Amino acid sequence: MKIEKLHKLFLQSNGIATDTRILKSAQLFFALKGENFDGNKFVDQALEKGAGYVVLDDPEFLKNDKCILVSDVLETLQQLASYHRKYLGIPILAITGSNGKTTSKELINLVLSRKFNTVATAGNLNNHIGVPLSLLSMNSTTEFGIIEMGANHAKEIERLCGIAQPDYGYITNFGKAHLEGFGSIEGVVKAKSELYEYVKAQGKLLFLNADDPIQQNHVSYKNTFSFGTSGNADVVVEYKDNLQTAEVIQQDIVYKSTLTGSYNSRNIAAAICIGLYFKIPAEEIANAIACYNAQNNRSQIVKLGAITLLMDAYNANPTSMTAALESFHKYPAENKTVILGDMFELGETSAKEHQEIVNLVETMNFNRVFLVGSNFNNSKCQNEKMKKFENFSRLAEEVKKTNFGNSYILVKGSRGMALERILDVLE
Ligand SMILES: CC(=O)N[C@H]1[C@@H](OP(=O)(O)OP(=O)(O)OC[C@H]2O[C@@H](n3ccc(=O)[nH]c3=O)[C@H](O)[C@@H]2O)O[C@H](CO)[C@@H](O)[C@@H]1O[C@H](C)C(=O)N[C@@H](C)C(=O)N[C@H](CCC(=O)N[C@@H](CCC[C@@H](N)C(=O)O)C(=O)O)C(=O)O
Ligand SMILES: Nc1ncnc2c1ncn2[C@@H]1O[C@H](COP(=O)(O)OP(=O)(O)OP(=O)(O)O)[C@@H](O)[C@H]1O
Ligand SMILES: C[C@@H](N)C(=O)N[C@H](C)C(=O)O
Repeated sequence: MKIEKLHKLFLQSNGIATDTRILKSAQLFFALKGENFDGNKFVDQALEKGAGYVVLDDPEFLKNDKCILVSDVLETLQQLASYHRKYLGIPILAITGSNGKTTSKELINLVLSRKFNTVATAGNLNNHIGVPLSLLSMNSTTEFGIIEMGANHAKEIERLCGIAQPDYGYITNFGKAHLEGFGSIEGVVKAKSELYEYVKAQGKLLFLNADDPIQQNHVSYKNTFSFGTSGNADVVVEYKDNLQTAEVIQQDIVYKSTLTGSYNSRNIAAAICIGLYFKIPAEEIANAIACYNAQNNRSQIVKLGAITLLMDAYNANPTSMTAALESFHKYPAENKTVILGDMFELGETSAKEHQEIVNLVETMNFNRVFLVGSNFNNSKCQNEKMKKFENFSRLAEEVKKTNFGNSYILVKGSRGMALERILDVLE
């Protein structure tokens, strides 16, 4: 079936479904193959649950004229998304980077929604499946799209750009994340920069963090709009890194937030910059930013009696771990504890990166340091305030025995460590 025809069916449908467990009547079901299941096997179930049409790629499961056989379901989903994006013709801003994509996307969405009817990537749906689904969640009432793009190997961002065709691009930062797939920090820079290369090739606009030396490489491109602490930036900002919650000063206006972690001031500044570019009044931008409440254990402040948790356990890599530690080191509090879990997807550099974090923590004067996971457990530490645990249950035993008093606790680790479990132990 031609993509134009499939698009007509999509417009008449109740949207896209990829999972029969949550499929709604009149949706267009795409039978994707994944790590655990072959979606083709759920064609019957999709039809029974009232799917409008079913897109499949295994002829064995063809049932009736509601089944559309294609050569590759995922590719068809991507082609449909790309066609739909062209059909809508609305401006699209793409956001990538090693850290801060989701937080920046949420802040920018809140700001832009003061002026436009926006649709932004839901949660973290940022890959070869998530980006198409995000584009297909936009409709004729959408005035502005904000698309988060994630990657763990080269050429992924280029491919996602081909699908989303962004008019605007912003890279949050270049950090030591997913080194397993990118090979090195140089690999990260090259891969993330695929977004700026795409936008430049189209003659569209880049938003730049003018303080980032890597992003400065793009300043010779004339179509940019930047923020930064020096007078050369289009939007000049001031950061303070010793506050409980991140804030940014711009032209005498203080943009306050509920976000812990001074690194978030860069994410806030990006949202201010983009809001001002689209001529949203500064007070509206400030209100939008102040309204943002982080979810999902990202830069959240959680109070538990006398304990204040700085819950940043959604994910971790050497760059975000360093940023979180440096920020917490300057955090204005007396009694500070750090609970750190292993960082994943670091490939051959894993042992060295964990050791460097331990070395960094040793230069900081925290009252207690608990390290958990096999990587941290194998690291060498001199300081007796540091305790290492092989796994979460060992850590939990120690946490239960500890009287933290009036303590501030930073909790950070990779998703697979699920360190938010510490809440149940402390309660
Ligand atoms: C394909 C899919 O969407 N799978 C999701 C599904 O997984 P599950 O194990 O249940 O199924 P399978 O994938 O094996 O099944 C194939 C299909 O069969 C459907 N099905 C199954 C059973 C059934 O009874 N009925 C059915 O219809 C099923 O729905 C499948 O369509 O559920 C899981 C739990 O909710 C999801 O986790 C899983 O999602 C996969 C992983 C996915 O890629 N989802 C995207 C929409 C997405 O964007 N996910 C993001 C995470 C993105 C991410 O990790 N980003 C990285 C960088 C990108 C790296 C990239 N190279 C990559 O590898 O992804 C980052 O660092 O940010 C998210 O979920 O948050
Ligand atoms: N600008 C930044 N610089 C360095 N680290 C940051 C920055 N912004 C956020 N972080 C760190 O990254 C963590 C994850 O933030 P966020 O979820 O916004 O990033 P992300 O890039 O979307 O990650 P993921 O794709 O894994 O969700 C934060 O909790 C914080 O520790
Ligand atoms: C959750 C996944 N997208 C991710 O960011 N993984 C890193 C390695 C983590 O779990 O911290």
